Amino acid sequence: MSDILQQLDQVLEARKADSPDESYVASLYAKGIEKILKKVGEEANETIMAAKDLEHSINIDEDKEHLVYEIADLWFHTLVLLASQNLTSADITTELQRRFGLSGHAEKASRPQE
Ligand SMILES: N=c1c2ncn([C@@H]3O[C@H](COP(=O)(O)OP(=O)(O)OP(=O)(O)O)[C@@H](O)[C@H]3O)c2ncn1[C@@H]1O[C@H](COP(=O)(O)O)[C@@H](O)[C@H]1O
Repeated sequence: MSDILQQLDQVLEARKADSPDESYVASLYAKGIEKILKKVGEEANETIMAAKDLEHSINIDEDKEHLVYEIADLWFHTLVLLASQNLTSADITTELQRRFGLSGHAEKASRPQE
């Protein structure tokens, strides 16, 4: 498991007791779930735009770096979302571990019908 994800989980939990004036994460918690969801949506959109830029890129290294940057923002804000719901990156890695080696088609067939 990635150390940095676990370290971030710990910082994000600790920020629940911190001041919004001193911490960006605490300011997101203070603004509430709607603000956190808005940030996740924005970062997802920015990821899509960066990926499209890379598709038509004339500067591949720079645009790859930009995509990595945007996905880091997206991962970070999804970690904040998880922490706000008292979940952690470990809940996600456990789920990915459960799916590991299972074909996507088989996994989808095993999902409860919506
Ligand atoms: N990894 C990150 C991280 N990635 C992105 N960001 C912030 O996410 C924001 C995204 O930028 P935007 O321009 O979309 O957002 P914004 O304009 O600041 O906010 P709004 O206008 O939407 O309110 C920026 O403020 C970034 O600094 C992060 N902020 C914090 N962390 C980690 O979280 C830890 C705790 O942060 P604090 O709570 O601020 O101490 C830090 O030590 C880092 O390890």
